[in-house]
Amino acid sequence: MNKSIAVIGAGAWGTALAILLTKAGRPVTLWARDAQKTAAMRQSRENPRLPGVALPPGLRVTAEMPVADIFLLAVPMQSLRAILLALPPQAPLVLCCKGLETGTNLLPPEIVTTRSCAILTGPNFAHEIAVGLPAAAVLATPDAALRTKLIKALHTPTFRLYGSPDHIGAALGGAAKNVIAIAAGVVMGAGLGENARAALITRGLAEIARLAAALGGKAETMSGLSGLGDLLLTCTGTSSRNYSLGFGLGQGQGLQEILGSRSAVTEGVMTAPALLARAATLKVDMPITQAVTKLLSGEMNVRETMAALMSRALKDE
Ligand SMILES: NC(=O)C1=CN([C@@H]2O[C@H](COP(=O)(O)OP(=O)(O)OC[C@H]3O[C@@H](n4cnc5c(N)ncnc54)[C@H](O)[C@@H]3O)[C@@H](O)[C@H]2O)C=CC1
Ligand SMILES: O=C(CO)COP(=O)(O)O
Repeated sequence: MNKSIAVIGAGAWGTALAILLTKAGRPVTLWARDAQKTAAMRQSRENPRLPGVALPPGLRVTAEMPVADIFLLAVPMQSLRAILLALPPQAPLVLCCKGLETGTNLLPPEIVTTRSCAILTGPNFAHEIAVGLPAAAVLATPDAALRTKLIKALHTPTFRLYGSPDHIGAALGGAAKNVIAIAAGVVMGAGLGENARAALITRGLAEIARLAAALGGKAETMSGLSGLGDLLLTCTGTSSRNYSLGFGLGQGQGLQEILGSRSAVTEGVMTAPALLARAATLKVDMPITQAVTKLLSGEMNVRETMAALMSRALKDE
């Protein structure tokens, strides 16, 4: 039987998932917290976050918390804990945000401790998913029965889902790639060249893999869609918000100037210091994450950051 799906959070990602699943014939409700914006979306059948993409006729948009068999949570990372309190109990949750929580330094599945959940993550730009371009992602949870059920409910002819028991490794890949993408943007914005970016992506993956191992994640997750896949997309796709923020910094713009010019969430900004702090508790060295954190806090400028990365002690790969 077709499971009913509630998508919580009507930003770019939640709306793209809601459109995708509705077009695939699933009964979907998209929940937004703002009643005025909800009314505007209902009338225009469009979300300004995804300009030019029509909401399909079957998609219900509401500001009242829906009842559904499955809940997809597509709110920004820092809102995840608060939204959990507003959800009806029992229905399984699919966590779609990418980041670490400020203060606790926890990954999304580490925050949801009292009910069934899985993480959905991979190389997926919302605007491409919304228009039905082909893509793949990972649905990760150690609960094999839940994994099978969710993959069945959420895969579509254009959205291929792979299962994984490694929810921590998958969540870490999705969170950490935002930080490395900022660094890749800086490199390209500062005109440091394609060689430097390729080195950064590769060494970025190495430091993410070190932390994944320390957290009990699996090495193969790092070479999969949620690891290398999303890292590649976000470090090379110019429509990435994290990459473009880094690009602006590389070109000499200030952080506040860039953040002030956009309303969409750029997760790497909050995630970089949290990731660095989490790595420190496990004594894992993350030099690129450290460099991005110092750049964002204003402790170092672009030139000093690059000099610090290039002058580290020489070692075997
Ligand atoms: N945009 C993309 O291509 C993708 C984004 N993601 C992840 O999905 C998450 C959301 O990203 P986007 O939708 O792109 O961001 P967005 O900035 O486009 O939208 C975020 C939405 O969440 C709403 N929101 C914020 N706090 C809320 C709260 N407490 N309760 C309810 N709603 C709240 C905002 O009003 C806004 O509509 C992020 O963690 C992001 O990394 C994941 C895959 C792709
Ligand atoms: O997670 C994403 C692609 O997989 C979106 O990346 P940005 O948030 O950097 O745009």
